[in-house]
Amino acid sequence: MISVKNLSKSFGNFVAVNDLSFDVNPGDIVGFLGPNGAGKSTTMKMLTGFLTPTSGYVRIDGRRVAKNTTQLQKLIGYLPEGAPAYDEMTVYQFLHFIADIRGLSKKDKMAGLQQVIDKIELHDVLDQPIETLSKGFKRRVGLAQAIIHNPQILILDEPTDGLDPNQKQHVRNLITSLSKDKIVIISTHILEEVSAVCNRVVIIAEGTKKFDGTPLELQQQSRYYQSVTLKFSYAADITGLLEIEGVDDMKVDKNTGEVTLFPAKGKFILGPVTEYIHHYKLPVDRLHVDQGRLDDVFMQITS
Ligand SMILES: Nc1ncnc2c1ncn2[C@@H]1O[C@H](COP(=O)(O)OP(=O)(O)OP(=O)(O)O)[C@@H](O)[C@H]1O
Repeated sequence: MISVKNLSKSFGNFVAVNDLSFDVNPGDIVGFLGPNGAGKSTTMKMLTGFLTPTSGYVRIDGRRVAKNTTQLQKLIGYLPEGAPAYDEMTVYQFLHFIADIRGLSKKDKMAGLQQVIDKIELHDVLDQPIETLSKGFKRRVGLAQAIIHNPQILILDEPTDGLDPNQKQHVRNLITSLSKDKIVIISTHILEEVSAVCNRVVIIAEGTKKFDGTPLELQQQSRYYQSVTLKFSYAADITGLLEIEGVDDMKVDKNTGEVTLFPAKGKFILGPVTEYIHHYKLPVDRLHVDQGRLDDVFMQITS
C-alpha cells in the first residue's frame, strides 16, 4: 500500500505540490490527472524516491520512501515522462543493462527478459538501436524496462503521450494485463484513458488535490450525466419540456435544433421525458441519454 501524507514540494519560492494526501491499495489503477504544470510529474518523482519532499511523506508498506529509497525502489517500476533510454543501445542491450542495474540474478534476468520480450512483443526490434525505433516502440521499451523485475507498483508518467490511436490501445491493453493485484498510477492528459484503464481518478491542479473517486463518480459530476437530447423531425412546441418532473434546465442547439434536457442533481429523467413525448405525440426522431462528459467536469474542477 502507498500512503501519501501532506506531501509538498517547493522549488525556491514556487510551490509545485501543496499538501497532497491520498492512499493507494493493490488493485487500484489510478489515473492521475491535471492540467500542464499541475504537479503530476513532481509527485511521481517523490513517489518513486527521485525527489525528496519539502514536507510530508510517501510511505510504501509503512516505510518512508525518502529514508528507505533503494530498498523500496525494488518494489517499483517507473516509466518517466518521455520514456528516456540510452538511444545508442539496442533494445536487447538496454534491457540487459536495466536487469543488471536492478541486480537480478542470472536466472531471474533471463526469465525477466524473456517475459517482457514476449509480453510487450519486442521480438522484431531486439537488435535495433533505440534511436531508430518509432515512438510507439520506444514507449514499449520504456514499459519493458519498468516491469523487467516484476514490481508490485507501477508508476507510469504519460505512457501513451504522442502515440497513434492503435499504439495507444495497445499500450492500454498492456497496462490492463499487467495491473492484476498491482498498484498502478498513470499520469495522463487523456480523459478517455481514465474510463478505458483506471478504476480510480485523482485530479490535481496547482499542486492541490481537487478530486479523488471512481471514473463513474467523476462522470456523475458532469451536468450532462443522464441528460436527454432530443432531435425532432420537424419544429414542435417544446415549451412544456422544462415542466417535466426532474428537469432542471434545457439547452437548444441553434445549428442542429437538438434539445438537451438536464436533470436536477440525482434525478433520472428518461422515464418522465419519454412519457411526455408519447402523451403529447412530439415528433421525436432520435433520443440520446448522455453518460456525462469528462472534459466538461475536468474543466469545471481544474479551472
Ligand atoms: N526542478 C524544477 N525547478 C523548478 N521548477 C520546477 C522543477 N520541476 C518542476 N517545476 C515546476 O513545477 C510545476 C509542476 O511541474 P510538473 O512537471 O510536476 O507538472 P505536470 O503536472 O507533470 O505537468 P505536465 O502535464 O505539463 O507534464 C511546473 O510549474 C514546473 O515548471
